[in-house]
Amino acid sequence: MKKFNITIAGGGSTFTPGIILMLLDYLDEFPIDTIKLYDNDKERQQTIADACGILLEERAPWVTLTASTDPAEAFTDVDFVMAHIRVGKYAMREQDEKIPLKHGVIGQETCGPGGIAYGMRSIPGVLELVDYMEKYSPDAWMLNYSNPAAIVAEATRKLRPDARILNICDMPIGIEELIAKNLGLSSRKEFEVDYYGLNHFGWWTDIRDKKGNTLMPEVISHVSKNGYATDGSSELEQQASWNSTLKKAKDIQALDPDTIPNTYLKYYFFPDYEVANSNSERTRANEVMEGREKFIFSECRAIIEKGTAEDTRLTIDEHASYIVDLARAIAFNTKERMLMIVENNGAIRNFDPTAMVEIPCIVGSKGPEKLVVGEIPRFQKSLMEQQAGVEKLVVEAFEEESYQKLWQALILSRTVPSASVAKDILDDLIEANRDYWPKLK
Ligand SMILES: NC(=O)c1ccc[n+]([C@@H]2O[C@H](COP(=O)([O-])OP(=O)(O)OC[C@H]3O[C@@H](n4cnc5c(N)ncnc54)[C@H](O)[C@@H]3O)[C@@H](O)[C@H]2O)c1
Ligand SMILES: O=P(O)(O)OC[C@H]1O[C@H](O[C@H]2[C@H](O)[C@@H](O)[C@@H](O)O[C@@H]2CO)[C@H](O)[C@@H](O)[C@@H]1O
Ligand SMILES: [Mn+2]
Repeated sequence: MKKFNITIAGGGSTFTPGIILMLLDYLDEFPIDTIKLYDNDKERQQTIADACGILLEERAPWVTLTASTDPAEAFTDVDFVMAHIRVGKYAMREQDEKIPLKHGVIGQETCGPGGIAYGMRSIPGVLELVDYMEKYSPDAWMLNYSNPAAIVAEATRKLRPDARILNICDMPIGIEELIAKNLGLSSRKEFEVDYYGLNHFGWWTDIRDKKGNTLMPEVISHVSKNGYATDGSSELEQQASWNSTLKKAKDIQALDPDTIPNTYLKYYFFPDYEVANSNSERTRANEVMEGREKFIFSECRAIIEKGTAEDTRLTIDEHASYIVDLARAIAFNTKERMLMIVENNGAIRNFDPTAMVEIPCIVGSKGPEKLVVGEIPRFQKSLMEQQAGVEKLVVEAFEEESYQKLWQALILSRTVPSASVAKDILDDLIEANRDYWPKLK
């Protein structure tokens, strides 16, 4: 069987060890020859690389692992690029969250002004990765997690229309695992879903068992009372901020009782509640730096010090399983049904054909084939039109280096109350992002 070569772009990411462990788990079905880590922060990546090198030596010594900051070395002769870069790292995420909060507006990684600021940084970073891949491995596929996925997907659609890049999100599958748990099922793979929306902005319209029987009444009954909470034992529920996000889905669900919502819709429907419950001195970026980042890097350093990964607490999760499933779907034409962020092009009949929507697709060796969604209701359609407008304006602002368009994007976001607040936030974001954004005219 062919052995695949994979580049992980953003090799220093907190998610890299999980993806490597997942690749190891699937070696029989998806053989790997080489994993190449690529990052623009040599030191950060090296810690992950050294630890994963020890882990691979113990568990699959025939797999080669390299780490480089040189694009030619990292992108040559590969089949897949799994991308998860964070341009500006957590320090800039903290700014994205704290600057809007200073103005009484939602401070969030991918939603509202924070997501817009992050988008302006991510666009050039991801386009650069696409260009490296096309130069050094033109037949490869890029499987992209880099956020904000909605804006990144619109940017690659518009600015690299022929690129073999597939944009994905782990939020729906994370929620589906919780739904499966509440239904007493072993995993989300025991059911099939209908879902539509934009990234971090969508709704499930059906969940069926493998025989085609709907499970929606039971799911809706649970979500309308408890949101996506389970018995409290899931890893997400152990984190206070995720726990409250999962529970808040109850209030979002009430707005459209026949569907169940993506959790991040809370930022658009309950911004006053979210701002009131935020701490502008300590946001999610601080929690992640003190939590996930500290944990991953201290585990990696422990592996390096001990010279073994035998007792490591590094684990795989659904985030890693989704990207590996996608690679396998393309490599072996598995025709797996997966939610993907793709150009609408008529799948949602009454919606902008050029918008990047998140919908079920059948994924095979030619990439995703979209399933027809049909007509969507006025409520969702109107919300999505406004939000897709935000995402498109950010990409236009980047392309044209336009202050005006970025201001319009902020004004259009449901999270921002007025044009004057939008302007104040924008001026602060420009100052904070001077090393990353193009100079706006
Ligand atoms: N789509 C999804 O549903 C989903 C889910 C989880 C995480 N993510 C995204 O995955 C990414 C990684 O998250 P993380 O928390 O592990 O972040 P992280 O900061 O730990 O890792 C990101 C890495 O990217 C590197 N990097 C930054 N700019 C780069 C560039 N231009 N070229 C190469 N490398 C670059 C950084 O040095 C860092 O090592 C983020 O974009 C995050 O938002 C997406
Ligand atoms: O605040 P963070 O960095 O913990 O999470 C932000 C990301 O949230 C989503 O990913 C979750 C996912 O929903 C959950 O099931 C589990 O796998 O953890 C993930 C990351 O913590 C979202 O989809 C991402 O786009 C965000 O970056
Ligand atoms: Mn996501």
